[in-house]
Amino acid sequence: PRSTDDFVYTTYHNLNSINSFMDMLVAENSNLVSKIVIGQSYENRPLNVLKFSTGANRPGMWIDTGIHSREWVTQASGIWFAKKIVTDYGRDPVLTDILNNYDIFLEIVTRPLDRMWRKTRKPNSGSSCVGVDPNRNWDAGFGGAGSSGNPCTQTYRGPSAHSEREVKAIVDFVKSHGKLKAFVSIHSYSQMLLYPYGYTSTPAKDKAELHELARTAVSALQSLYNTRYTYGSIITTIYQASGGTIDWTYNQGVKYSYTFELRDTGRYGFLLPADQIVPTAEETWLALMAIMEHTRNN
Ligand SMILES: O=C(O)[C@H](Cc1ccccc1)CC(O)(O)C[N+](=O)[O-]
Ligand SMILES: [Zn+2]
Repeated sequence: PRSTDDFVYTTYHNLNSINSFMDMLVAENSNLVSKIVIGQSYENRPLNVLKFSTGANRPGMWIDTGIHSREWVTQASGIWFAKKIVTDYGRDPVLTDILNNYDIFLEIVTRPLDRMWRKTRKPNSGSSCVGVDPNRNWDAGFGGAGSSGNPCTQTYRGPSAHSEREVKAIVDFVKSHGKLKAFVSIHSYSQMLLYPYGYTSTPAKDKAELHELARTAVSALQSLYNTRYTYGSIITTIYQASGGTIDWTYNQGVKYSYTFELRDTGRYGFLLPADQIVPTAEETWLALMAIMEHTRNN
């Protein structure tokens, strides 16, 4: 494709295609978008983050997709979100107001064509099994119930908190930025909107507000195609999970920390047909806008 206008949003793309999309988007919208590198993956690939900004020293909102490489609809949605932001800035009054006051950081984790792989690709010393679950490697209840110490399991937590370069890069970014007000990590599948905590049944101090905002976001999502989501804390809604991303960001003081589990509820699972990419991205965007608008207003 010559531009992001004729990029095909209705199909899944490989590493090179996603990277060229990002470069085209930046080139076409240099006044609004830049690409920053926050670190390297285990295979020394740059961890690219798209920064949408209209001014200096602004507070920020973070969105990541594709942390689990097999959750392809999330990276595909991230591409659509990026195009939506540049399309709506200056046209949609709510998004324009958000971007006139906040930066948006979007990490579309580009992965080699992993179809059913979940973990990182780093070999584990002393084991023939590869990879650490990046959603168990964070220093939040690290090592507790809801993660595994066995390198051959899908939820292997790693040898220590933040041992994975993909995780450490985000940890360092969150700490150095210091003014992130929202952090949304997008996974698939189950059709859920989750807030902290996963490692403990102790309610988050902001639970009432997080629950109310989740309700608003889910009803906005459902308004488009009537896709039904459940919502609540991680531990009460999906299962106990320790060392998860948003438990750490919430404990860092990023109040509006959420994880999405996108379509579907198991019929196709990770192998969601490509014709559901755009409808999934469109409905999810309505929920993201609700979260970003609330963040802007509080
Ligand atoms: O187990 C996971 O890391 C997520 C559920 C989750 C979501 C947020 C914090 C902790 C766990 C489920 C998924 O997105 O990985 C789908 N799956 O089980 O493969
Ligand atoms: Zn996941």
